[in-house]
Amino acid sequence: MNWTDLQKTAAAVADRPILDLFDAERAESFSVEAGDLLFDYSKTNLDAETRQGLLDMAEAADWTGRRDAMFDGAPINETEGRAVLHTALRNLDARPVTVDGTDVMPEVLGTLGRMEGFAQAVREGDYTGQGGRITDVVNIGIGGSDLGPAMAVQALSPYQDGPRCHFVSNVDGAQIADTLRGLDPETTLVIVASKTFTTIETMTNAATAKAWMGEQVRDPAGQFAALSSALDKTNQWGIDESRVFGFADWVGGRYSVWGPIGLSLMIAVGPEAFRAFLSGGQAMDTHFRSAEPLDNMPLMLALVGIWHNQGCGHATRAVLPYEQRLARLPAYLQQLEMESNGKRVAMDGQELPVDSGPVVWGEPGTNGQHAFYQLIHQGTRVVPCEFMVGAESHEPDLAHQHRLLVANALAQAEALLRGRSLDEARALLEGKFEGEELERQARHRVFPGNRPSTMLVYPQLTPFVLGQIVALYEHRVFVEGALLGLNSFDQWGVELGKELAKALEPVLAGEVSAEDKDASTRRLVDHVRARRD
Ligand SMILES: O=P(O)(O)OC[C@H]1O[C@](O)(CO)[C@@H](O)[C@@H]1O
Repeated sequence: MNWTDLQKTAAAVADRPILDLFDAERAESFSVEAGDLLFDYSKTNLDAETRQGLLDMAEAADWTGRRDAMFDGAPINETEGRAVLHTALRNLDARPVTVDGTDVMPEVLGTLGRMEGFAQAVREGDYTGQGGRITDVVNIGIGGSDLGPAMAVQALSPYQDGPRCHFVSNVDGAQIADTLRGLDPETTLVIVASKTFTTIETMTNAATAKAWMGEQVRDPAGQFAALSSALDKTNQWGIDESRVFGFADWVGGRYSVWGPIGLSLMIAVGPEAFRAFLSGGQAMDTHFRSAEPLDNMPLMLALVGIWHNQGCGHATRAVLPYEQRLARLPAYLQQLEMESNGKRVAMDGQELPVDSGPVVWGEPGTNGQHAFYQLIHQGTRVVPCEFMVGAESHEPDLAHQHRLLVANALAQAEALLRGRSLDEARALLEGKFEGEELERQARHRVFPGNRPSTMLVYPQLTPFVLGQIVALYEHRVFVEGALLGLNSFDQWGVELGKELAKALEPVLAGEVSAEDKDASTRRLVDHVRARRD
């Protein structure tokens, strides 16, 4: 099968009722188990033949060869000439991983050990601020240096027994002002998280935090830690080497929560829970490397994604965790998926013959149900939904609420599948309306149904399970990128805006003329300046 065949197949079966595909086996044969996760994709319009076609496409794209090259440290990030080895950060067995002839594992595990030492010192009060024990940690970073730890700290809040963690990412001074207000600089640790240590948002916020701390603390740099691969720059910042945790350039920003960038998470939940998170990721790596294609969860998740986006033409994908603590997961996955696969040029420099990765968005259920599910059920566009839900919560006393939550997740998927026909809608309204009015009213209550969704079920949101889920999605992105022939590990598309913002700042300050700007930008600059000056 090629892209054209895939699209033709999708068009031919678009109106086929998914419900008709269910035979005695489908619920089982269109699902995959990995460890204690279950991924059910039976409520999609995929049949065995098309699935086989997709598997053939994946084989033709040499997904296994590319996967092995990644794990083996080959420079698969070709546009930046780098290996892609975030998996080494969770390689707790220390299986040798070589980059340019050197095993990177001793250094990776050495850094993990140093992080653990520091995290414990903070948690146990051996490392203190000027005012004593650290009560609050402020992680300053953006993109991958923020979303991973921010998402995971919230996800694992039942395990949090360390200091409170706060996350500042936006260059908008409102965020840092709101965060620092109410914190005691004498008992606050600031972590500056930036792979490059040049990102303007992070360095600006870090300077603001340092000034805030300097108003009260004699040695503000003494209450700073740095997470970066630019050790020369952290040095210039005056942060003592004992609180600097480095990582190599083969850890991409959006894949970096497993290493030093996860320090705030480790301080929050402790080294043991952090290791459990790593083990979850490692378990998914082992599964990804060894499971047969049909049993391979990241592969099947990716193929369902390709089917919906490049095959059926559904441009967006909703991620709908029925787990309030995964509220930041959609944002995390937005970066992971859209920064990785939102590219129109393939590795060979040619334009893609099909669409790039989808727009990813979402909110936790049940909140989303009362906001945008209207469109998902009755809008004119089809939005494939990825539901996720835990069998168990962390609130045993509120088991009835959890049952309601799970019932809602399953009900939404069922509603999308079944819909409600005009006859059913009419029957509901009989006696209330009649004739023309009955017809009109009934039409508003029709649900077309036949809308695809998948369900990921996990036992409980533990550190291990979270690690599995995050690694599952990383590998899904990898496989989708491999099929599209993309480099999923660069992000040139973020550069132009950064350059222009740098040039516009002095224009807004009135130091440089706006004359070389387009008319719209010139007018907006004038408008803002007139209202500000
Ligand atoms: O960790 P850094 O170097 O500050 O970069 C932050 C983020 O900026 C990006 O480079 C995009 O601008 C992301 O890929 C990255 O996660």
